[in-house]
Amino acid sequence: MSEAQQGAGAPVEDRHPDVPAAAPVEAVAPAEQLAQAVPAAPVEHFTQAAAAAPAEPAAPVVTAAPVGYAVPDAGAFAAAQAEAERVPAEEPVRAAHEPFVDEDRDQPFPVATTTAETTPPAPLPPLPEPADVPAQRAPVEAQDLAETPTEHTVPDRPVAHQPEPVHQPEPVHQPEPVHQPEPQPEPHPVPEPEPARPLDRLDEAPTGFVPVVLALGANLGDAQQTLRDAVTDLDRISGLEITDVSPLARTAAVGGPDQPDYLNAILLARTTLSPRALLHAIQGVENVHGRVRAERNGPRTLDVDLIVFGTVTEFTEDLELPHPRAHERAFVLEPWSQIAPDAVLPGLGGGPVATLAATAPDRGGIRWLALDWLTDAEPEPEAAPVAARAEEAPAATVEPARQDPATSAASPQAEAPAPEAATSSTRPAHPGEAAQPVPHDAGGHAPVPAPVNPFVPEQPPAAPVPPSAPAQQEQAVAEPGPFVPSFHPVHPQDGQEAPHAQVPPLWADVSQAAPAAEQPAPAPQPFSPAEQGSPQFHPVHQAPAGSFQPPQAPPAPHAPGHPEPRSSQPGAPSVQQPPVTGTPMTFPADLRGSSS
Ligand SMILES: Nc1ncnc2c1ncn2[C@@H]1O[C@H](COP(=O)(O)OP(=O)(O)OP(=O)(O)O)[C@@H](O)[C@H]1O
Ligand SMILES: Nc1nc2c(c(=O)[nH]1)N=C(CO)CN2
Repeated sequence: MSEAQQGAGAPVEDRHPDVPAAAPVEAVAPAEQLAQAVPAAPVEHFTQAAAAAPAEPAAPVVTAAPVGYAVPDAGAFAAAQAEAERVPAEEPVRAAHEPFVDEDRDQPFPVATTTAETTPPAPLPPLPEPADVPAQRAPVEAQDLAETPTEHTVPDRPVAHQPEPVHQPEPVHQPEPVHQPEPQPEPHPVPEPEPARPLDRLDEAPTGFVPVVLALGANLGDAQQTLRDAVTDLDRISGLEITDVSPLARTAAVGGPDQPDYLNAILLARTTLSPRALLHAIQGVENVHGRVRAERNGPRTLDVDLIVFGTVTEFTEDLELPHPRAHERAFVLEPWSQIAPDAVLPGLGGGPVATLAATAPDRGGIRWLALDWLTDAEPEPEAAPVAARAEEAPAATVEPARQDPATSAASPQAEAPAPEAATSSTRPAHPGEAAQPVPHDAGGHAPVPAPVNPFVPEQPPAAPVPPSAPAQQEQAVAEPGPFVPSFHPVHPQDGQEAPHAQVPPLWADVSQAAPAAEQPAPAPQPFSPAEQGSPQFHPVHQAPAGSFQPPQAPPAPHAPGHPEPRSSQPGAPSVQQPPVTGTPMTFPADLRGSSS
């Protein structure tokens, strides 16, 4: 016990008889603490502090002028004031007091007599050092205080209880008047800032444009519209320019909980951002579209993954390049190979994208691709849907797209409900527009007739696609002509004329498509949302006029789960297709020069 604490047991004669011995003792703080907590101040200051205390004053104390706040009415206050004035200002009240080191025990001192506080006062919060208090502020505040009743000197009246200000130091010993600051609220715990992460290679911005591949996915809300908007938003990122957009794939969800099918697409782009800056930028776009990171592989309004950044291979806590699961995801590889048939995924597990797509476990879950999904016109209610049929499901290398077993065989439209179709059969095509009944195709989207494809303005008629007998479909799938894209419609509606080979419909089954590597490298056409108002993808899958050769021979049997043979078809140039080797990753060469 410190000396001050020992001294707290003041002589009884120094106390008012009503004051229990323990109360003031407990209320007394060590002198050193008081000296620090309560800077030197004249009594007037402390009476102000006492008046601000929440305790109820005891009736006898009300006569003390300093507690005019507590006087119930004007008459009582006047009486109290008169009483106070009767007492010589210099005459101190006698009270218990913990002597300071430089005081005598019986030394008189002025006190503020205010309340009948019986509960121990709350401990004073730590205060700034007196040196921190601007000295020039004291007179101003003292003047303020002088305008209050607290300027009255303390009367010599019996004190029922010793309030906290009793223990304030005497001004004579600490003549510098410093106002006591208001008690500070309990400080809230401030979360520790994350330690600065050391910069690494992924923070380095390239000196020039670097080609990148982004993967988009969505299976909540109006997924197609979200993906459209995301393309626009991504292209608006300073330092990122989209150069190509893949067709849109409808894919069975891979991993995670039971959830709706996804719509997936791939963007080719180029950037001057560092890999990590790009990651943060695309995460910003995810957030704008309401992305909630609730669970791994869970459903989401929008997912944007950075698949490759040039040929960078790097593994860090927050960013891995290439994307660690890209090599096994057909929902990434297949759309990617559509627009970059010769692309090669670098790194461990990498290889030619088309080959990886052909063997990816979820390949069978890719069911539809839409060509002009960024620009397709408003669906026409009377438009005939481009149907998929249950029997056209892939030759099931692995798991097919999730189907409703009750309806899949009976109705193409019901085969694989689109995310939005699961909840509503009407949807506004654009935010703010009134919802219209929309006849969905199997992909959940109203079809757009082939001629609306804006990328095929003038094409000579092409050889018709074989009828839709299953055997012929199989043949067509296995043996596409040299320029038929892998998502070429091989399943025209019964009774409908097949679309031109060069004009794929909006949706087409790719589940049995041949590897896309047979396609010629696309003539790159820069994506330019600025001039189009809305982004478009490029018709990189359009065959040159007249180049389509219908299949003439049945396909060679091949083992399920393995890539179909490139071609056994006489005359098909695909037989000359070079073996799959680790050719460098290629990207469109005519990347835009102007920044978006
Ligand atoms: N190449 C990458 N692209 C995107 N995110 C990455 C990449 N590498 C690491 N990450 C990290 O992964 C974290 C989780 O990403 P996200 O929420 O998109 O995962 P997910 O979509 O559920 O699963 P998956 O990554 O398999 O697609 C991100 O916060 C990010 O830091
Ligand atoms: N079909 C499909 N499945 C997924 C996808 C996705 O985009 N498409 N994204 C996931 C997490 O990123 C998990 N599973």
